[in-house]
Amino acid sequence: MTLKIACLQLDIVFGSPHENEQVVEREIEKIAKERPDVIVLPELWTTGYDLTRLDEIADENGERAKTFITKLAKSYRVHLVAGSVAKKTAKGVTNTMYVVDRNGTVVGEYSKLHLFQLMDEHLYLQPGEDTGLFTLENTLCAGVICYDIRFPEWIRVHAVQGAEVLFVVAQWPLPRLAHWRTLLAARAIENQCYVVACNRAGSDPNNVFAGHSMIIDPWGEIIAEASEEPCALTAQIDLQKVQEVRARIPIFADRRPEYYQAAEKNFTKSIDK
Ligand SMILES: NC(=O)CCC(=O)C(=O)O
Repeated sequence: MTLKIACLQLDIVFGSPHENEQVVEREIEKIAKERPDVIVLPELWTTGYDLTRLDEIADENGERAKTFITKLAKSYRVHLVAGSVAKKTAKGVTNTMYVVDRNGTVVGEYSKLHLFQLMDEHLYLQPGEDTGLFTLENTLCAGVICYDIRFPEWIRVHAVQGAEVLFVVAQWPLPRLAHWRTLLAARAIENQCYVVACNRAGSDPNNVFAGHSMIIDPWGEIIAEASEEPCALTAQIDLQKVQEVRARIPIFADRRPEYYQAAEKNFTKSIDK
């Protein structure tokens, strides 16, 4: 099976959900003419990193975002991996991804597990608690958010469950572009899965962002890569390739998780002494 993917590498208006919704609506309408199966948005696409105003601009239980993306998914008959939004909950604000299928059903919700201190997330956000697994077109997929890609053990949890496509939504700054490219390729190679990574373009008062959204195949080949400018990055992915790579080098059968756990425990004990 093949899927046509489009990553909307947008510039995001700082702290303005209404203006960002207008941009997203316009860009989805444009790209929908190319009949993609899946459209991907960046991290915190409604508010940007306007964390000090979250009280005012965060989305109450994500209802506004869910209503908005559900309507678009149904109108254009497209699956939406709808980046993430600041979701206001009783426990605080989370950085939450929603996935909606082309019938308008919310099929996935994931809140960023690892909070990025360098951008003050730990001061304003609460971490999630669940995995990012969801199914689209009978294919198990995983969604993670930006800094999460620095935690291979977290991505591995999803791959071991059988995820074949890893969606990464991000606001990754330009000074660490080399890390972004290397980490994404590594996550694709070690998990033998497609990586579809949608970053933002442009800048906010504190950061210039890298763009360079990427689509990488399970062998680690870059199928498509954007520049730093706002754009729609599209590519077709062939899921058969996941099975081919996994059959050629059967890393999931060759893993020895019992040894990793034992070694980690023993190491912890030895440093406790
Ligand atoms: N928004 C983020 O999580 C940024 C992560 C990042 O920049 C990094 O270097 O990691």
